[in-house]
Amino acid sequence: MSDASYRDAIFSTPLDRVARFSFDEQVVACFPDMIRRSVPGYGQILGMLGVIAERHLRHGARVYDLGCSLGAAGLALAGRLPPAAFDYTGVDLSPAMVSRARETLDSECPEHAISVVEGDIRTLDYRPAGMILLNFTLQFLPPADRDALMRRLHEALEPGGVLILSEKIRAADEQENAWLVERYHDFKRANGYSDLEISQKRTALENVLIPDSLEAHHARLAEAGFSRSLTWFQFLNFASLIAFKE
Ligand SMILES: C[S@@+](CC[C@H](N)C(=O)[O-])C[C@H]1O[C@@H](n2cnc3c(N)ncnc32)[C@H](O)[C@@H]1O
Ligand SMILES: O=C(O)C(=O)C[C@]1(C(=O)O)C=C[C@@H](O)C=C1
Repeated sequence: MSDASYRDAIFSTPLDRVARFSFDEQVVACFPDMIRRSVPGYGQILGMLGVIAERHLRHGARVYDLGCSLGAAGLALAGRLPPAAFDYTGVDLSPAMVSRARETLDSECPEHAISVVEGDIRTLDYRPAGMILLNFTLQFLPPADRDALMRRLHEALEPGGVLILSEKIRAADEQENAWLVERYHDFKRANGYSDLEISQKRTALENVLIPDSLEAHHARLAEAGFSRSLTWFQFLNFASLIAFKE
């Protein structure tokens, strides 16, 4: 991964006008650094995917990674599971992400069955899958599109299949939410981001990344048909849920 070491400095100088955040070439070039310094628990969540797959994934089943970015989840799974254990399909809307993901996965795990598709996860023609990953992707869809997607994913899962949903969350209680957001900004400062970077990124993400509450996520999963869901990880205002299809 030749460019993976670029440090995220996108919002480090004052911008006349902060544009809406998008997954363009500039973001792709520093994405591994950006996500590692911006998402509390990102590495821990990735590290558990293989462990969860070992318990829940039928041998040889398909894994969809929706909004796969650079394919970090595919790499994590391939690092733990043998090639015959799963068939990975990453999907992303950003052409820059897709081409870098293909390069990385082809060179890092040539033995595994891996493909990366450029497409919109809202309209993709899903094939049956044993595991579906949505790591920090649902939050970027317009809220009105989220229920229908979740119903389609429930339909695509095989009986016994699982969905992993990792998201930035909003606490239902205003005071609790304010505390979590303030400590999240402290977390970013501790990871080397300046106040200017934190505030310009916040502006860029406004109305682009729209977080739901944990309660709303669990209610949506139930409504989509999942018999059970639980929050298995939380670190400040970031969480990961698992939902089970009977
Ligand atoms: C925060 S990143 C996901 C990080 C990634 N899952 C990981 O673990 O490294 C969100 C990704 O979702 C993609 N995305 C957003 N909306 C999408 C859509 N409708 N269809 C497919 N991909 C989408 C973006 O291009 C971006 O790469
Ligand atoms: O920087 C933030 O405020 C974030 O919410 C982090 C976050 C995310 O959660 O998806 C936002 C954009 C980038 O894709 C990477 C991480």
